[in-house]
Amino acid sequence: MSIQVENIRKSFGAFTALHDISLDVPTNQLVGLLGPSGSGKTTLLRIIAGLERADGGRVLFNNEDVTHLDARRRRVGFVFQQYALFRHLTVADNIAFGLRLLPRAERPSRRDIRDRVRELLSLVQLDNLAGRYPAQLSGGQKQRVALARALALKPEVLLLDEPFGALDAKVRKDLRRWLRRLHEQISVTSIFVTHDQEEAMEVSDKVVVMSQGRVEQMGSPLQVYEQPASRFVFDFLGHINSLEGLYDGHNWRSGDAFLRLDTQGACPDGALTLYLRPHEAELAAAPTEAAHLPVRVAGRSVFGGTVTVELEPQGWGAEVLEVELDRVRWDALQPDRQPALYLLPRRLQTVTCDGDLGPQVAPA
Ligand SMILES: Nc1ncnc2c1ncn2[C@@H]1O[C@H](COP(=O)(O)OP(=O)(O)OP(=O)(O)O)[C@@H](O)[C@H]1O
Repeated sequence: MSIQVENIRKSFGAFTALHDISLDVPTNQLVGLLGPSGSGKTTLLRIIAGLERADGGRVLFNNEDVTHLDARRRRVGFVFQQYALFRHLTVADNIAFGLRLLPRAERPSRRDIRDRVRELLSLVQLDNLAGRYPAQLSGGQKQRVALARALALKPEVLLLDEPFGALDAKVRKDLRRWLRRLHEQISVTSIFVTHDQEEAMEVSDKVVVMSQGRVEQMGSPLQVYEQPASRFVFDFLGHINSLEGLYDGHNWRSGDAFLRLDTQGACPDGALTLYLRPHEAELAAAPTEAAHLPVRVAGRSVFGGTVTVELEPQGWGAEVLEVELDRVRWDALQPDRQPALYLLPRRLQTVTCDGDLGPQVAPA
């Protein structure tokens, strides 16, 4: 089932929560709605579900207009952050609940319901817990029950609102991998809301980045990360170091530091900000002809094969910079024995004085 959202608008009193949102979700894709708190993700999801009315625009399922169709008749499965399981029902009865409520003509036989519940329990890997009550489950298990319950009526559209929001980091990580695999096993078109960049990037086929009720960019996780459409998208997807300086057409300078950059005429002379992602730099014992950025190590933390290093610029810049270095290369550099260290960016994103993104550049 494909989903099209066309020019959806929604206001709450004088406040516009959604400005003219359009997006296409192809059949069986898993799309992540990503954005900061208040950007309109939940409102959009609720409009797609039919739980909220839009002020304008249309929602189409398989090219059929469902804008005015009641939520129950849209046949969507819904999973919220809060599990909302029935406390007095066992896991199996929670999953069977929607099937048992169907009108007699549509309701499967008791045996078929039992088989369907068994099938769903196996899908969400909870075969052994059918007889437990929600209070006897962990948060991650409860959320898998909620998902099984949402899938019981074989929806073609699954909408998930921060489904792993209330869980701790490790469980979240396991569950999102599990959701990705599950999505490959079943035929369903899913939209899930998250404000967690890593989650959206890891799980989604496509990411929709939202800000202040608008879509900033829609694309594959790699596209939005590598080719951000706006400064907001660049800022929002992961940590950045911001280097402020002046550009003269050849060199970017800040105090004692410089970078030789060819912006191919795209950046005028004057103030030029450079964004540097933590993983797009090296540290060296000597500067190069194209990069002279003296730094001092102010802190470090080792996690697996990566060392995250805090660097204080020496004689330029004010802010502490954060870079992520390969641990083997870091050890080989023997940073504590070096009289001076230099940052060598591999790739930088230019931000022009009017705040737009310019070209990506490398010192050369
Ligand atoms: N029923 C309502 N009445 C008034 N304002 C509302 C209502 N629902 C949402 N809003 C406002 O609309 C904006 C978008 O809210 P929404 O819940 O869609 O954002 P969100 O991106 O899902 O945020 P979060 O990640 O915090 O859940 C917010 O400013 C919110 O305060």
